[in-house]
Amino acid sequence: MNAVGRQSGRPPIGGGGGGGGGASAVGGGGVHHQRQYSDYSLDSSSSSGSSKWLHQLYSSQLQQQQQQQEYGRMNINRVQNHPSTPPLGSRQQRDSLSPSELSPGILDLHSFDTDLLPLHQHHRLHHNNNTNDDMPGLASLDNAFPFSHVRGRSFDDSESYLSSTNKQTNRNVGLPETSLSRSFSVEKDKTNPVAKIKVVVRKRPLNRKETSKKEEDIVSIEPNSSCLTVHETKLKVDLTEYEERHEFVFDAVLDEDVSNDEVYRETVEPIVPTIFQRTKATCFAYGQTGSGKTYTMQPLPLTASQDILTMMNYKYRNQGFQLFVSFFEIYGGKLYDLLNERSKLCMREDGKQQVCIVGLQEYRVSSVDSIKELIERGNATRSTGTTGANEESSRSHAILQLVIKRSVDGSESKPARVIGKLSFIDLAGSERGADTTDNDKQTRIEGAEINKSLLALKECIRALDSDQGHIPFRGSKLTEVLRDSFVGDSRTVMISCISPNSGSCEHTLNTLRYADRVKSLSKGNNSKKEFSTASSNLLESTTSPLSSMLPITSNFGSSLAGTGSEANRFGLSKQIQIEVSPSFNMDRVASRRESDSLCNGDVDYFKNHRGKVCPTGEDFDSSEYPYEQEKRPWKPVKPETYTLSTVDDKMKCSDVMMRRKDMSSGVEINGLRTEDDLNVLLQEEEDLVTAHRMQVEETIDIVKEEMKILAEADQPGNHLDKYINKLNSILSQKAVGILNLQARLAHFQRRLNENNVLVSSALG
Ligand SMILES: Nc1ncnc2c1ncn2[C@@H]1O[C@H](COP(=O)(O)OP(=O)(O)OP(=O)(O)O)[C@@H](O)[C@H]1O
Repeated sequence: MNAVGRQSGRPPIGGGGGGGGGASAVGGGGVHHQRQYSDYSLDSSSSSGSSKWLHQLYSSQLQQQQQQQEYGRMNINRVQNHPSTPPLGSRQQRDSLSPSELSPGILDLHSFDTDLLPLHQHHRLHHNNNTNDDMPGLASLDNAFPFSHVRGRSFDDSESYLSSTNKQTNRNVGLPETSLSRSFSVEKDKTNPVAKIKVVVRKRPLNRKETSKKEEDIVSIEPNSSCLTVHETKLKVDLTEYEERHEFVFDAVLDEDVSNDEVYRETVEPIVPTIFQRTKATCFAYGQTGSGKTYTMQPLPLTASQDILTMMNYKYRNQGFQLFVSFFEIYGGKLYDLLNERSKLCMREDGKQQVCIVGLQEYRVSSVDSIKELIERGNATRSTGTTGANEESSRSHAILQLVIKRSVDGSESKPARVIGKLSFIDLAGSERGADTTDNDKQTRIEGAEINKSLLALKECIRALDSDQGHIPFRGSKLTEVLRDSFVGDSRTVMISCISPNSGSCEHTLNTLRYADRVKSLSKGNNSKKEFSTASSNLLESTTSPLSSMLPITSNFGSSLAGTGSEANRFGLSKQIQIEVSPSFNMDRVASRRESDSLCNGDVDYFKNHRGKVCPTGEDFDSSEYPYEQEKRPWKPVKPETYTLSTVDDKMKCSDVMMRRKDMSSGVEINGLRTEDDLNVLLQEEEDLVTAHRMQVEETIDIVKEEMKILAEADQPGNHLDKYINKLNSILSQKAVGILNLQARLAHFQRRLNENNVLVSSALG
């Protein structure tokens, strides 16, 4: 059904020879190519993602120039509505990306924080226009930086400060106020810092294909609210259609009319200043393939680097800050440098468990143009392929990092130390296992790998947010690489991208539940959100004892608020099943499982569990496993520790685990719910890989032994018969061993496949 095509590799942009190691590793000489397809009329005019994006950028520049002319002598460089690119006239000299400007080649992801630099001193900016040679329009920005640093205050609360600033100085009156300039002028409000985890949902418009198939837009967003409703059409056995409404509340919900600039302002802009304060910030997009992750993520780093450069050039002028860019992808569990012709990278952990990406090239940049060039180069080199849902799907996780460094004494001569980092991750599209059946083998393997890493990422976020001692960073390469972005003083923004068409309903709900899961465990959540998001997911618990959660399908339903009835295309009545949310000042509503606990007399439930822990102490997630697990009580399986020394031990270990899984078959998918189980699964995989490796080593030993005997036999005067007999007996013994090895290998392979299916299923 789906045209699953893996387009041929396109030579990496950027010149130079070598490289390509990564390409061969992914099979078939690499799968990277340009994006070539869009369902949108605007995009379809351009032939590639890069050019598409360039088109967006240049039109943004054009608009920006026009706005500049409009504003005339305005003293603000950046126009709020078009922050993607600075006005051409204000650009600095293009960076020359000579190798001499490269970093040593090893990104020490953990080097900072070990020896913190002293806080920078505030340098007052000059008032005189002429002193700001690079950006002449920014003379008045000195007024916008009344404080030495912005520690502890978010952009969100800049409004109030600005008014007082204006009162004091009367400088900005009458000028358009960019949120950036406002933010520069604020001191962090300790009571309202930038949220540690922020979850934003972005809905894309229906595309041409969906419109031509007359698909309905099933996602409605209340204007100026952070509420979103998914209208799911369901069919009863008697062909009566009814509608289930799933309501969600997130930190922000952005509809199809929201521009990329607005997305930036809502998501990344608030965290940009924090990276000057030794914070590691991460922004990632999550969602179904084709839901707009790349579309959303691609413009963000450029706009962010523009803001970073502005801060470096003005607020932190002459303080020795430097900006570095690196861009790599994780494909099939391996790392490739997107700015160095996809050369393969190694991840190493040092004695202090600090992760280093060996060979990753970092470019020091000082102009937006050079950053743009690097980003374009990296994007063009990314691995993409075609899935049923997206002609040009990102099949890798792409990670672009903007690293702020500073030389110890502010001088350029000494090596700079990392101060903060902003990582942008365009995650590969999440897929349901069921959707991958139409894909080719390679695409399915990619899908399983992608899903595994997404699950691991979620587990880490959950563990971090619930302050668990152990964070399962080793769950995947993705989480290993991102480890330092999550520990210590970190900020995470997750942008969940959703497709609005009815055909994507299940995906959309899965994405929203993933997002809800990430957010709902956040301690910073207010009760309104906790309640709303939690209750939103309870709709499928149709046996919920709360009347407000029951589907209203009776005849008198239409007289009740929130119900309706209309004819469907079969001429049968369509009933609408609505989830009516109780008032927000109530505590969150218990799921069926939780309410069972209430019925059982666990009166302290609400007090103790607040949506975090189920009565048995498990970390229960009704949203992700809405069906089966409600029927079967699930018992957590404790991970076992093994001391594996020999091949046999490893075999036994795997066998034990297999038996255990076999015995518990049927509940295994549910068993993936906790971190423990993820660990068991991952541990098993690790053991399988190790056992496999040992088998190979053993086979090599056999061959070596045979060679030795042959060499011995080849000596003059030796009785060849003796050696031939010896060789034969060894060979026949070893042949049995090899057959055994092969059988076990096949068994391992099956287990690995099963594991992948389990992980895919767990993701929905
Ligand atoms: N908000 C939006 N407005 C207009 N077009 C959009 C929007 N979001 C996505 N699109 C278009 O939808 C198509 C798919 O988007 P995109 O490639 O970003 O999806 P994706 O989630 O990155 O997919 P995958 O995970 O498969 O890489 C593209 O043609 C893109 O231009």
